[in-house]
Amino acid sequence: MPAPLEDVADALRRMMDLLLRVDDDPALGHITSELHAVSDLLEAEFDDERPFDKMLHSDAPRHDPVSGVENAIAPPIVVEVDSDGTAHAEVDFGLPYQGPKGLLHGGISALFLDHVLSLANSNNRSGVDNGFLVTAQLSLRYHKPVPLFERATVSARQTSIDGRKVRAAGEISVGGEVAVSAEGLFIATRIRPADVPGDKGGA
Ligand SMILES: CCCCCCCCCCCCCCCC(=O)SCCNC(=O)CCNC(=O)[C@H](O)C(C)(C)COP(=O)(O)OP(=O)(O)OC[C@H]1O[C@@H](n2cnc3c(N)ncnc32)[C@H](O)[C@@H]1OP(=O)(O)O
Repeated sequence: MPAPLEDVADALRRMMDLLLRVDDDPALGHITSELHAVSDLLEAEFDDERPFDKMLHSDAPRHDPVSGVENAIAPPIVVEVDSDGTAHAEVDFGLPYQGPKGLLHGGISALFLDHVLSLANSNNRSGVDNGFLVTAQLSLRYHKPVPLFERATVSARQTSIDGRKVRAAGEISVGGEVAVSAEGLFIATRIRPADVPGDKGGA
């Protein structure tokens, strides 16, 4: 029986991490051939070059680069939403997310904040037009570097709703101190989920 996609993605994460630890080595030629052989097997399994549909029809975010359990780029984080609407997740960023030595890449901070702000909004949509909520503006302030291999908390909360415009704010904290803070403006698109055949809601 084939391994579930989650397990395969997990194996891939392990490999990506290890590849960032090894130096150039003649053995890597063999590893490259092996990896291509595995990819050849996978390639034989799909016939759709752009399988967006798979993402659109999923019940949970399984393919995005932050929470997506089937996406090896994602750690993945598990976002929980409290009764007061605060969305939060814990994460230990590893080597694939490194920018400056030993520190988190600033663009990765933006990605994770965008995602968690977005989820804080999509879990509180009362009064918002029924379009997809997409990021229109994201403003970040980098207060302190985020060290790799330390527990970081990404959290966000909705701050206002004004017709199609929804705002949220959040932060990445380490050891109880805010390292990166963000404010985002999200706008409900004119296209509604009901206009997209088979869509289950999305962001
Ligand atoms: C059931 C579970 C399923 C799960 C399922 C998988 C889920 C998966 C995981 C989640 C995933 C996360 C995802 C992260 C969030 C993205 O990453 S979203 C992707 C990144 N963002 C985008 O691609 C957005 C691109 N931009 C656009 O599409 C359009 O510009 C927008 C934002 C929809 C606005 O266009 P528009 O509708 O034509 O806007 P328009 O009517 O001109 O303006 C409306 C109002 O907004 C203002 N406005 C428009 N744009 C801007 C702007 N950029 N700045 C300021 N104001 C603006 C206008 O001034 C206007 O204001 P008012 O005059 O009403 O006061």
